[in-house]
Amino acid sequence: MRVKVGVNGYGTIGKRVAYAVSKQDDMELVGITKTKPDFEAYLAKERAIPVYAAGEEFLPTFENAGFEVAGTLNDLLEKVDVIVDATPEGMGAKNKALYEKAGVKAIFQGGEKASVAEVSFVAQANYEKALGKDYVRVVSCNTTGLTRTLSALQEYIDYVYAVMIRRAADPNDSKRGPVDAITPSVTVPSHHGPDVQTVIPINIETSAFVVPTTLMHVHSIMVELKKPLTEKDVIDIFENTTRVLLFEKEKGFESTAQIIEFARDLHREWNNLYEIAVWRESVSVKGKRLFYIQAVHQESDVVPENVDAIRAMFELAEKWESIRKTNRSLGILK
Ligand SMILES: NC(=O)C1=CN([C@@H]2O[C@H](COP(=O)(O)OP(=O)(O)OC[C@H]3O[C@@H](n4cnc5c(N)ncnc54)[C@H](OP(=O)(O)O)[C@@H]3O)[C@@H](O)[C@H]2O)C=CC1
Ligand SMILES: O=C(OP(=O)(O)O)[C@H](O)COP(=O)(O)O
Repeated sequence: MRVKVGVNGYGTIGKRVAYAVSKQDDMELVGITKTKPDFEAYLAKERAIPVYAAGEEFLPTFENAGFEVAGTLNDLLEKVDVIVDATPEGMGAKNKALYEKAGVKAIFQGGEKASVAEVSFVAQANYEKALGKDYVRVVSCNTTGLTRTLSALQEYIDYVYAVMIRRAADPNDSKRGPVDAITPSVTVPSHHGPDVQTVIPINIETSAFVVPTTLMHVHSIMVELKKPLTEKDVIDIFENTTRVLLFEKEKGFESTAQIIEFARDLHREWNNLYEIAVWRESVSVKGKRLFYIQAVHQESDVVPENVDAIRAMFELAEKWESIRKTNRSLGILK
């Protein structure tokens, strides 16, 4: 069976998910939506991806530009088995009624509340929970990053305290700031701790700041351990955890700049780093406390999760078969 997939919202996340879907032999990318005929719409068309207007109200903009669309979102919904909603935060919940009416399954992103879906999803942590489900939410980039490493340590965790240093905007976004400020989320916990708990049952508190950078997020994580662990144990666990990579400052990975350069050097599409980057030297155990620092490529870590979520919803593969297949297709290193 090849699952027919549509993508509603062809922005930072949507275009990467569309690309990833097109690389799967058990999925077919049927089309994407755009609100306007900008360069992204023309590029999609050049790449033979059918472009649909995101709603009837957007048709005149395409007509005025002489850009022929394949139809509207409703037409796309008639042709697909599942729609990946990658519209701006909060819009997915509003779109859900359209998906229900059309009788198609839907995947939502981390900007939506957990209540939008039956399951909040990170493949390596709870793939089985999404089996056969109609509505799944892939959690936010930061929540995915936290869940990847913490689920690997789950049996040792008594309590987690984590600080998120978040990028202010994506590289293609010239409208957002801060430009010269650090903006705290003044309520504790930030949404990330409760969001991790929608996927794995651990004790966790988080706080978060936005800083003027576009490349990646960085997390400083402290775990109170309920069972002893050595630094070597933790390194071994991370070395054996899919979609987590260890980077050494000693080898020149001094900051997020070199980590992204590594993704460029791999000739990754859009310099995606699907894996969570843990600094090896940061892994440190002091008595009953474990510390480590990781970086998250916000534009791409959730992309393989969307692909695995589709497989789970259609019961196309068991967990590790899906993860391995997705990893292979996207060149994920382990
Ligand atoms: N960027 C990130 O770092 C991450 C984002 N997320 C989540 O993913 C979701 C999407 O975010 P992101 O990709 O960054 O957002 P973007 O703003 O990059 O893309 C959203 C896209 O939605 C389209 N859109 C706007 N209005 C409508 C509409 N009425 N109907 C259909 N499509 C519309 C826009 O298309 P057009 O160009 O045609 O106007 C735009 O390209 C959010 O929930 C976000 O929280 C999750 C992880 C990381
Ligand atoms: O999901 C994200 O971050 P978050 O986990 O900090 O909410 C993405 O980086 C998008 O964040 P944004 O909605 O601040 O652009």
